[in-house]
Amino acid sequence: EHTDIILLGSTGDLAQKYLWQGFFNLYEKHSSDHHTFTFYGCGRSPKHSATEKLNKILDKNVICEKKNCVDQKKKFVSLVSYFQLASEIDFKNLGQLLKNSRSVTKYEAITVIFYLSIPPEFYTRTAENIHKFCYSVEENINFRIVFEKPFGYDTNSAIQLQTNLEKYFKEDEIYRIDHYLGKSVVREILPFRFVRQLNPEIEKLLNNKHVERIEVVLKETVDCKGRFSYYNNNGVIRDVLQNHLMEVLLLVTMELEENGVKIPQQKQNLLKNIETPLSVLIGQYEDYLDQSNDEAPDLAEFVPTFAAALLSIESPKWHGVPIIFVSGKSLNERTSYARVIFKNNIFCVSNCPNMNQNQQIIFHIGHGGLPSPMILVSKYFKTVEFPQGFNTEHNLEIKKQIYGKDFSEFFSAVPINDIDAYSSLIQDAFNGRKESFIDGSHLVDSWKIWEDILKYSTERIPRIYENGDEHNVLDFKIFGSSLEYVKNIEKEDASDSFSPNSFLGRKLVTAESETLYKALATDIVSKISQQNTQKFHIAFSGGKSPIRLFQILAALLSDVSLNHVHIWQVDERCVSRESEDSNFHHLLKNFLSNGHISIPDDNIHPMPVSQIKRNCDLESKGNTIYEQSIKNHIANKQFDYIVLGLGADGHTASLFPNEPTLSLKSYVAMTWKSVFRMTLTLPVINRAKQISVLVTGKAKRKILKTLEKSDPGSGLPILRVNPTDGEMTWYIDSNALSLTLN
Ligand SMILES: O=C1O[C@H](COP(=O)(O)O)[C@@H](O)[C@H](O)[C@H]1O
Repeated sequence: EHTDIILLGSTGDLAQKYLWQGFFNLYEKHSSDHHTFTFYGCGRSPKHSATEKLNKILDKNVICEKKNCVDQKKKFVSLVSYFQLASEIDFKNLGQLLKNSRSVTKYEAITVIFYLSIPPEFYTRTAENIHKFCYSVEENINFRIVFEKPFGYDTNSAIQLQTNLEKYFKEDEIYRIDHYLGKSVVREILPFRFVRQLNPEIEKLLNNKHVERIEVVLKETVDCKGRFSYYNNNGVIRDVLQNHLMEVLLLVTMELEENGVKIPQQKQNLLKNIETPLSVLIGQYEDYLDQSNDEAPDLAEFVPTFAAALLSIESPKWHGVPIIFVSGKSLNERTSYARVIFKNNIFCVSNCPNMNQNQQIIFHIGHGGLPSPMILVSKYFKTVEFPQGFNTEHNLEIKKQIYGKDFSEFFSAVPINDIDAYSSLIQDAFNGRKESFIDGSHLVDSWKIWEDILKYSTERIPRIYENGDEHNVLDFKIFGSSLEYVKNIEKEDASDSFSPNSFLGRKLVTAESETLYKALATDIVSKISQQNTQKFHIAFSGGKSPIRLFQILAALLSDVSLNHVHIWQVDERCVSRESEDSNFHHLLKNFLSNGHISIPDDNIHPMPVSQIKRNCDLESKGNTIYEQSIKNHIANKQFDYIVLGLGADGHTASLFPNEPTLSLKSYVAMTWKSVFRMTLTLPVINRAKQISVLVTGKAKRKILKTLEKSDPGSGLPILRVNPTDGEMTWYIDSNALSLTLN
């Protein structure tokens, strides 16, 4: 028998840290006269330089753990060669090479494992090339393709990826890695539950009659350095909650294989019963924006590096049991575990050593100050049986309290061989043990659970926490079906810190973002009602900041008569209305299309950017049309209210620093910044009765500082906003402002 292992991304981070060691462990365990191996390290770099790098990795990072394995390592290294895979021709040559080597020796069975440790955007194209040039349907060949998460970015992209892969490979050839499924304790959750003939008491208690709550936690001390381009697009919910924590939860709560229903099916049944989280809290460690080096600051300020979610399983067995997921970077400790906390409703009258103590089962996956992964069970249970690979005679002495108790109050067992997750999964891929991998059929269901939350988190500014969360601002409580932070930062800010009431000589309103949005919305609503039935013309800016404002306005103005209100736009990108980049799209989605908002259609004035021939076709003179519309509808060309934003470069509306649009006399202009845009100009903005500038998030702190030091002639557009007769108010949230004042 023979195995070819082809690793794509062979000099990358993961390969260096875990994969080559895993392949060596596999080789050590299985190589013999009857089983041979060849390893190809592949990558886009040319052979010469990459071979040198690869050799260094093998030399330094592949560790000989057993005695006398030096010779084994030498043999292993001699079986590894580098192969450049940068073009279709390279894949063709690799296919040919694999074929030729098979024709030299006749093997009874051949296993071909392609391991893709490459960015997910290359999955489909690579899969296509592998299938085209390196795939073989010969009977004695077992083909496997191994992928790393992320498997998609949301439900649609997961479906798309799945559809693409299915074009080339059968489901039983695809091995999707979630490395948490390779962790020694996670691998033993099901075996631990399977020994239920031996632990009948425990398995009987795993339901809503007895369980108070379940927690699945992965806390880290590391931050996101070196990973911003990945992290900015993902955040902790996609990175950890959707996959690692969910997989662990499934193992703890799924039905066991029974009456012929196999594990993957049981998992899928359970997934279908897991609801969208009832509540989610998000946070971001304070250095995130600085570290991300201003890479896409508008996006970065919305990225959660901490999340806590409250989930529920709507099955007869689990209904009503709160399930809490917690994960975050830059926290005070590194630990991961799943624990089941049992209800304690026994009133003990005499001799009560366990009074008020909840019993627990803890799957301690790693770190957290314990010397080893382990399974812990409260001694309330008379006896506990642990799975075969676990050792109860470990003689570990742990003096401090763990999980709120003395170590001696638990039965505990540690894995006999604590093998690294990747090594275990590489062995499983080799052995065709598919149950250690993510099943294609349940991927889509697990993404669906997070769909609404992912949308929610793109519109909320996360709570900022210090590295290590020294002041416990992330502590939260379960309050019915919601999670709430224990500390109210806003109150603290008010009492602890200087709270100014003006900025650049204009009125300033400042608060935590949610309160700030409410304050601005309330001001708008009060101005609308003051106007009585007289026409009220309001223009809104685009971008992400106003989205939450729109939602609050929709709630406050629901079922209120708004026949006198006219809605205008401050600026718009030349894209279609369906695009997420369209400002009108967000205005419509979050405010106007709410069934309880009754503004007549004729009062809604979207900027005419979608013209017949193409968006913002210059011949169609959309800007002139809009200007004319303003002149026709608005007495004295004076808006009653304009909501502006502030860009990290000092732009406001779509007026950018030092651009000719700043000195235009017309009211509406076309301009270009990554795309064509239409914008109101300073002459009309400065005529408004009220201008409110909304500034939220830490990403704006630098520009706020700059504004304090600059003079109006500096070419920064926001400094040219200066209403002639009207009022101007700054609405700046505490994230942006507190840092400005420090
Ligand atoms: O997949 C991931 O997991 C790691 C945490 O894994 P662990 O084995 O160190 O517990 C996490 O740091 C990373 O962001 C995520 O992509």
